[in-house]
Amino acid sequence: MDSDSDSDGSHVSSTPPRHPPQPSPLPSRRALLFTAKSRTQAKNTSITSTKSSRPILRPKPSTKQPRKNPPSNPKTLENPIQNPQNPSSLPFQIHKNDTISSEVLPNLTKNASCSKPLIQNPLSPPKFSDLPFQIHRNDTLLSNDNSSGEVLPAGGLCVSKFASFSKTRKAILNLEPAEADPIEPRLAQQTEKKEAVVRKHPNLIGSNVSSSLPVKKVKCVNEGNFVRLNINGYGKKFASKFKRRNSNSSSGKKFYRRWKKKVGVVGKEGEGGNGLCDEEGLVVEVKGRGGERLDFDTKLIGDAVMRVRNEASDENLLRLLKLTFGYDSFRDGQLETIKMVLSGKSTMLVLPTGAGKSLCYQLPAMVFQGVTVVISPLISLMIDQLKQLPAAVEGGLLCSSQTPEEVLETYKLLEEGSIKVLFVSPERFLNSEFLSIFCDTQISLVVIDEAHCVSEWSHNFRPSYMRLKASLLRDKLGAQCILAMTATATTKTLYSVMHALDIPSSDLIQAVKPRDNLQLSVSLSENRMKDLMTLLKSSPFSEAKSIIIYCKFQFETDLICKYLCDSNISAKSYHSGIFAKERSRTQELFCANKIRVVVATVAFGMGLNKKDIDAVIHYSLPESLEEYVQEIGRAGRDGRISYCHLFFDDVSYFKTRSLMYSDGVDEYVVNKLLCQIFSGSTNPAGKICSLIKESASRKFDMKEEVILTILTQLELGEVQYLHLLPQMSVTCTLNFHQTSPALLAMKDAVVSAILKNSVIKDGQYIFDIPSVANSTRLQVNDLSNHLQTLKLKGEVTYELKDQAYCYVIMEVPKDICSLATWLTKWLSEVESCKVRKMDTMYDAAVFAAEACDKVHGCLGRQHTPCLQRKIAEYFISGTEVDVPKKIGGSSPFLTADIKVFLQCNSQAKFTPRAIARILHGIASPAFPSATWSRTHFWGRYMQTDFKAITEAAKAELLNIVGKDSIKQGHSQD
Ligand SMILES: Nc1ncnc2c1ncn2[C@@H]1O[C@H](COP(=O)(O)OP(=O)(O)OP(=O)(O)O)[C@@H](O)[C@H]1O
Repeated sequence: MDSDSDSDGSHVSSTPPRHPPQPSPLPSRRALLFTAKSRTQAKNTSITSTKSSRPILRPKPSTKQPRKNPPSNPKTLENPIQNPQNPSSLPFQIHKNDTISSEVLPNLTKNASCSKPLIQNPLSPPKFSDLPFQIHRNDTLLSNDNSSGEVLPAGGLCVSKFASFSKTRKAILNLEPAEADPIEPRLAQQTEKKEAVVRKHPNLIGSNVSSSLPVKKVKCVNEGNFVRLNINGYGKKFASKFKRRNSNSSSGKKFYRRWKKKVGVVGKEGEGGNGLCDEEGLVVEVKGRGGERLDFDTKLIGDAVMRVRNEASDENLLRLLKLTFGYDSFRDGQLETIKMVLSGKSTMLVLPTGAGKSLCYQLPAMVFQGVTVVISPLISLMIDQLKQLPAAVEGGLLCSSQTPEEVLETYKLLEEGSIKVLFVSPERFLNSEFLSIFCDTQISLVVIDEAHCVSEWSHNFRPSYMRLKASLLRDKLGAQCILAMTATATTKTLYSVMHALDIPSSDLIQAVKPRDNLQLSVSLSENRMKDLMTLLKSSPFSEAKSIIIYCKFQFETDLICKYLCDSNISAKSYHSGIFAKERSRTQELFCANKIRVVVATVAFGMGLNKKDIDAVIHYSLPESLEEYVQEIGRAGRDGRISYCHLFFDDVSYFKTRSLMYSDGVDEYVVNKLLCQIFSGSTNPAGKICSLIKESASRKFDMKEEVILTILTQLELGEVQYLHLLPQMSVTCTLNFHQTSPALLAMKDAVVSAILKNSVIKDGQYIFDIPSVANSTRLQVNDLSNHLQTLKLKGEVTYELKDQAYCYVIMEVPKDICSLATWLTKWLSEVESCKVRKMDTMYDAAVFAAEACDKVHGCLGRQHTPCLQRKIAEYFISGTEVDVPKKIGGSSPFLTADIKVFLQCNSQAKFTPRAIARILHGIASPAFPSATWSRTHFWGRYMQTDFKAITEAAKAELLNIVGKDSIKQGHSQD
């Protein structure tokens, strides 16, 4: 049975360690100095001295203990007064506006209706400074003013806030009045009639919680849910058809049997009749999340949904939760979020990884009459989320790897109303066909998963997420409510996400405190490989059965993996350079505990819901505290004590820090790019332009992602200069086979346009798709269909290449130069923000390893308290550090080295930024590492400030240009 330590803010000492230490027979002197409190903590900790590798206090290898669940402490949740001295026993807090200071959030309106603190403890009002982590509820936290003494009911719900909820809901959902309780009598009947088997869901909190709901049979089968294994929608097609025939009619039964055979549903064959229906309605037995078979009764669930529609009370929601998910209680933040969403309030939800954010849209999706659209950044993540939907919620997926038939099938199911939750990528919003389907389909809720990607100030900014503005979601999709979810966002990031999505600051629900069951340790390492092997051989890591090792570079993952395999540790590496099939195989093996270690880059982990990962080791310093928190959050999702170790060293820090400069741009290059983008501006409106990704990237020495960011900003900024279209391959090479080209052109206007726009090479006609589309006034899709028809007739064969960004110009900027200045400034701020994030991560590691005074519970290499404090400071107060002293301002040899470098490479054309990148060892599209890492100067100035190098290079280039022009002047004389 799984457990969870998030729910009650429980502490390390209340969570059973994976390998409970035996008391040391001869405690070290240091151990004897512990206070009672620190002793409890230390008991659960593997602690070794920084100086010597000899353990001061280390748990003995475990005498295997059965898994215990951390106490889910409903009392503490309900009444914080019971534990007044322990601020962390406070319930979950809802973050109200004021938590974000008014300077940071100047535009966000405050919500008067929620001006009272939700969480208060009249005996001992918590002070921010007292708390190990920020309490996230506005006034409670920052003002320390909780004079009203109002105590929250369980779950921290603000009652007043939802007083008028039921009325609002009725108005929104246009529901019939509540019927007499149809569920209670049935439950009683059912309980009498059948053997009452207590429903035990694998994800229940606490082993002793049981549901009063009876279930019919629980046995184990393979993992997964049949509905969602058919990701292309076929399963749902049958499921929905069957649902519509949900009666005792023989055709319905026949259909069900066929469907069952096809998708592998286990019906209730043995229990009277064919088991399709009983008096409660349809009983379908499906595979639960943990692989066990769960029954759900569609009638009971339907009734529970109706009750929530009529009144979204705690009781009704809990009933629906139990029936659908098998859980006995909501976790912190879930109930509040669900209520906000159901009342139609757009909400920003920040909960740690593994805290159960998905449920906050899954449950409302059942209640809403329209579709819930979930926007996710990765296909693999979407598939995982689809698999994790409860059986009673029908899901669908639209992604680029589907065939056109599969996409059409999904559209059809949507139209039929057979999809409740639809997963899409943000790129889908460029597709007008996709947007048009929502003219007839009501969207009740749009969920933005990993919502920090919306903000350029986040660690994971995605240009395609910029499109997800409230205006688009509300005006174009008609979305009634937006739920933005993330596990990691600083106040600045949150502000920009909420601003873009038009979410008022009052509707922020936040708990950034990392889980208490994670033991964080840090060490500065001179020889990381050696230290890693030592760590893996020593307790508690030697007992860990499931470990992720995060590395910065792909080659490191392969190297370490090989090393581990040679040392008889079963391991596999995982990075984006490995084929997708092999990667998913690795993930499967890891989830099935068939391999012990996955050595991975950042590519691994998103959406990974393996609960029993015992340890996460960072072989390299993460790029930000956000990344660190996200990655350690993979460990201990079952609530048991788990171990997270961070290795760092200066060399790898400098190397990673340098990489933060890969996305920067120079103003005059941006200027040139803008000129090219708008070069087609003489075209009449509506003409399609394209920019081939690879060649533009090389020409402007800009990453493709950066070009896309600029294009997206040109579309979504204050003035809409262009309209982006979906990306496509634009160069077509075509061969004619039957009819001669000239003859065919006489009959076919498209062929005629192709001949006019083509270059003939070796008998092949090479043309640009947008040019032909423009001259025929066809849409690109229609042109593609036409070519396809000619191909089917045997007239032509063709090949497409050159992926390009396609767009239509809406308005030509009046002043390209100032637009270039503005864009460059914006991108350089984004770049500086990334560098500061890296510096803050490094600073936290250095502080823990070298400066921590160890008076607050840190011991040896174990630095859970001080790291958690650093994390809280960073996420809440936005504390960032200055440039570390180790980064030198300049160097006496710099100018001389740049001179020599330029002399040695006089054949190449450089920009100051290109020189600075080479000196920092950063590859770029025009200066790939394959060529330039051979130079003697590659990465030589990693420790020197990047801007200082750029300035020195600029001066030297100007010097050369000056000399050249003087030379030219002399020769002209
Ligand atoms: N109320 C609950 N009671 C018990 N288990 C729950 C509850 N809510 C969610 N869970 C379980 O918690 C696990 C993590 O949930 P989920 O994947 O939604 O987390 P998350 O916050 O989205 O994490 P991440 O940020 O890593 O994606 C799931 O296995 C889910 O079944």
